[in-house]
Amino acid sequence: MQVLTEEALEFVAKLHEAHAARRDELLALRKERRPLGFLPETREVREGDWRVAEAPEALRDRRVEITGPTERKMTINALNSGAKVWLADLEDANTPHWDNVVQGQVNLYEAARETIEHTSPEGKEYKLKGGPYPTVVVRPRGWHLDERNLEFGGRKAVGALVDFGLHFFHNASLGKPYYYLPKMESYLEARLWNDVFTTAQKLLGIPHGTIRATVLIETIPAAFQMEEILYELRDHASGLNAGRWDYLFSVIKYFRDAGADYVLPDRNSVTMTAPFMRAYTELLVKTCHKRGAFAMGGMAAFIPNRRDPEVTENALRKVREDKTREANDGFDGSWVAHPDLVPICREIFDGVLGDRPNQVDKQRPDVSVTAAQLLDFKSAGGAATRAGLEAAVDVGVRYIASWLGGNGAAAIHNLMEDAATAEISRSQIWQWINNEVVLDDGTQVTPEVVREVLARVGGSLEGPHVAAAVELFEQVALSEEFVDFLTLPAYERI
Ligand SMILES: CC(=O)SCCNC(=O)CCNC(=O)[C@H](O)C(C)(C)COP(=O)(O)OP(=O)(O)OC[C@H]1O[C@@H](n2cnc3c(N)ncnc32)[C@H](O)[C@@H]1OP(=O)(O)O
Ligand SMILES: O=CC(=O)O
Ligand SMILES: [Mg+2]
Repeated sequence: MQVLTEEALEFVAKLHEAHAARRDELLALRKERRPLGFLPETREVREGDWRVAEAPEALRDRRVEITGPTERKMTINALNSGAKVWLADLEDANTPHWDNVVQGQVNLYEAARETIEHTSPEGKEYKLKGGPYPTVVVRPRGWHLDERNLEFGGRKAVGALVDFGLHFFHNASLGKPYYYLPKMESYLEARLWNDVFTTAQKLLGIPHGTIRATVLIETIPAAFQMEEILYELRDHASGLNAGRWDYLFSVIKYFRDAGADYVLPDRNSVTMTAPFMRAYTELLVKTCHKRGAFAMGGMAAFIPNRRDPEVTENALRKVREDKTREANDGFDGSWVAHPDLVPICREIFDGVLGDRPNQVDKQRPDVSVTAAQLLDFKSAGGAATRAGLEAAVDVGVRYIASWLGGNGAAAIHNLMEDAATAEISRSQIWQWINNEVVLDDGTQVTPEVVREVLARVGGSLEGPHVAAAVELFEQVALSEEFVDFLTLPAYERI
């Protein structure tokens, strides 16, 4: 199968011609880091009476969504997983090696036509085992990443437009062009996606509104613009998702140099029950249901291990807790990272939904979230500890090594790690250093302290990418100027 056909590239070129310049302007706006709050200029949107387009049949029941990269074997495993939706990930869980980008599109093409098969190097045969299969929802790269292997109009391609454009061009005629949109920071970025969708549908003669998009609310500025984001995309929107890991990263990034009140403690001590995280998820459910959109839960990072029952039992317990809270809060479904977690998520949402496909009718008039609650990071409690620092370095280096090797998602110490979780590890260290945080053992976090841990971690690991991962980690955790995304310098090395 050829995905880089002349016609497909011409289509992606047209998307660039119409929209790439605006993408550059919007990225530049991000740099301003304006004071956060609900926007006065969009009050009418928040107070207006409107709803998003009705969900198509294939997206009405999303009680369990499995996420994962578009690698061939995992594509088949995801389709066979019994989930209602597969989030086919070209983003947090994917290293955008050109091979992954192109082969991922081939796998998606064959997945859409239910023809995909695979034989592993060990000779194991993978086949689709008979439907119904999950609805495929593709997550293109965020606006920030370029795709240097293609050029349009004398400029590097925009990763998001390449991922979306190739997928849409090859698969839209099958009737289910559905997407997850990551890492947006404003309703203007949502407007740009809406414009891209409008152009794409026009170019291929596909009816306006055929595309459906679920937007990840995973940056702190976007938390103040949930209504506006849905409004911009209302002809194409089917929901919002609470992307907790990037959300935490964004909180750290936005307030990285704002002083002690904004410093987050160890990553693992900030849970979804921290009051500022509850404010965010409660507001998300309320907003979605008010507008007829789906509220989708996020990723509990605990991963089962088929060779270790104790690890599996712990993962199932943690995931049960997480999904139970989400289902009771009104979420319409949620994410799992592994096929063995599909049954538990389904069971919990079955218990709350009963015969209904979703609970979009559940309104939350009891919820009223203020800007102060969203920004009350002190409410997280918890401490910055020596163990937390060591874990952040260890996980960060291991993950970056995996990413450089082409695996954008990895199980590390029984947790799912991806670009979002690794961003927390390195940005947390940057924040601790720049706010002179003192750990529980009395050590102040300085570049020297971190370098000492980094040398120890690097020395204890083996593998072709460890040295580069150590260098990169140092760059993204210790540089004077904060690096916006670790994947930007990492991309230079692949
Ligand atoms: C913050 C966010 O954005 S979350 C969303 C992005 N992150 C992700 O999507 C991560 C998704 N999960 C994964 O990639 C994987 O589960 C990992 C890397 C965490 C662990 O993978 P592994 O180490 O292969 O796990 P494990 O060995 O237990 O896998 C058992 C089987 O399940 C398959 N499997 C595991 N996870 C998945 C998945 N998410 N999708 C499809 N198949 C999967 C494996 O391919 C393997 O198949 P096999 O028996 O045919 O060889
Ligand atoms: O993409 C999801 C997240 O939690 O980040
Ligand atoms: Mg994310």
